[in-house]
Amino acid sequence: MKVLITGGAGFIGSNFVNYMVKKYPNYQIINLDALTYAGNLENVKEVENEPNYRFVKGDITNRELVESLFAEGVDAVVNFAAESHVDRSITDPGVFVRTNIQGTQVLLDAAKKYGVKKYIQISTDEVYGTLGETGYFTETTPLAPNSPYSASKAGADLLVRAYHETYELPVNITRCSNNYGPYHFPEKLIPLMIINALNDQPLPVYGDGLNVRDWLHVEDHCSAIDLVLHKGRNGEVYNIGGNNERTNIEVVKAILRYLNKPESLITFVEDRLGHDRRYAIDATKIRKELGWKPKYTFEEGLKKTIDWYLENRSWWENILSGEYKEYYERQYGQKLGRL
Ligand SMILES: Cc1cn([C@H]2C[C@H](O)[C@@H](COP(=O)(O)OP(=O)(O)O[C@H]3O[C@H](C)C(=O)[C@H](O)[C@H]3O)O2)c(=O)[nH]c1=O
Repeated sequence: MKVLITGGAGFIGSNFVNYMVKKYPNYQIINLDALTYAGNLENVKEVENEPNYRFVKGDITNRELVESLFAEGVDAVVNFAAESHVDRSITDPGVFVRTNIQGTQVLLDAAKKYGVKKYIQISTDEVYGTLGETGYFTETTPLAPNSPYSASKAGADLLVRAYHETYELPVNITRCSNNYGPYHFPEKLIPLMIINALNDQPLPVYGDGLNVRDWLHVEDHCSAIDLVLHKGRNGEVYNIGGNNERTNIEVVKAILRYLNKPESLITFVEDRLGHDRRYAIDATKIRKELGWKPKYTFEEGLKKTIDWYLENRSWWENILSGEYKEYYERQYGQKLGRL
C-alpha cells in the first residue's frame, strides 16, 4: 500500500508519519509538506533514512505537484495539511481558507481522478462550535464553527462529504479533540506553558482560565487514524477523544507542579476573541465500531510530554530563535503589556 500523508512535518502529521513508517515496513509512505513556519523536518528525523519513507516539499494547493504524486499510484491519502492556530486565524483568515479549503479541494480532485481507495480528512472537534457546562459533541451534532480556523475546517469537511455523496469517493472524516505530545509547536497552550515555565517567563492564561478542553495524547490519535484507515466505513465521520476534560488553569497548574515552578508565573491576559468555552467529545462510535481505546491517562501523558520537552531542549530552542521569534514577541509582548 502506498500512503500519501500531507502535512507530515507538522505536529500531528509527523507523529503519524513516524508511527506508520515504523509500524508498516511494507507500506510506502510519502510525506508531502510545504514546510511553513510550523513544519519541521526535525520532527521526522527518526524515519528519514527508512527505505519505506520519502519526503516531498510542496503545497497541497499546487495542483500540478499533487497530481504528479497521485499519478504514481497512491492507494490512500491522509490529509493533515492545515493552518491550525486559532489565534493566527483571527488576525489573518485568508491563508486558512486557501490551505484548508482550497488545498482540500485539490486533494479531493486528484483522489477522484486517480481513484484512490481511501481519503481521510483530519478534522477537528472545533467544527461543532462550543458547549455549555454539560453535553458532548457526537458525529451528528450540527456544525457551528466560531473562528475563521474552525470555519475553514468545517468548509473542508463539507467538501469531503460532498465528494462522497456526488462521486462516491471513499472518504472518512475524523474529528479529534485537543492533542498534546512530542513535536507540538510552542504557540499552542501546553508546549508554550512548559517552555515559558522552564524559562521562568510569565504563563499567559486567556480570560478567566476556565475554558475547558478535552485532551488526547497524539499517539492515541495516531492509533485511531490507523483504525479508520484500515477499517473505517466509507462516508463515515468518526469523533476521537479521550474523556480528559480539564480547565486551562488546571492544565497550567499541573505543568507548574511537575516542574516545581511557582504559580506566581501565571498571568491572566485579555481573552481570545470568540473564545469557545468548552469542547467535549463523545467517542462511543469509534470505540464500539472500530475497537479503539486510548493508552494514556492525561496525567501520564502530560508527564511524558513534559519530560520530552526537558530532553529535547535544542528542538524548541531552535524554533524560538527562528522565524517564530517575531510572532512570539509581538503576540505575547502585546498580551503581557510589554508593547
Ligand atoms: C496559546 C494559548 C491558549 N490559551 C487557551 C485557549 C484555549 O482555551 C486553550 C487551548 O488553546 P490552543 O490554542 O492551544 O488550542 P485550541 O484553540 O483549543 O485549538 C487546538 O485544538 C483544536 C482541537 C484544533 O483543532 C486546533 O488546531 C488546535 O490548535 O488554551 C491560553 O489561555 N493562553 C495561550 O497562550
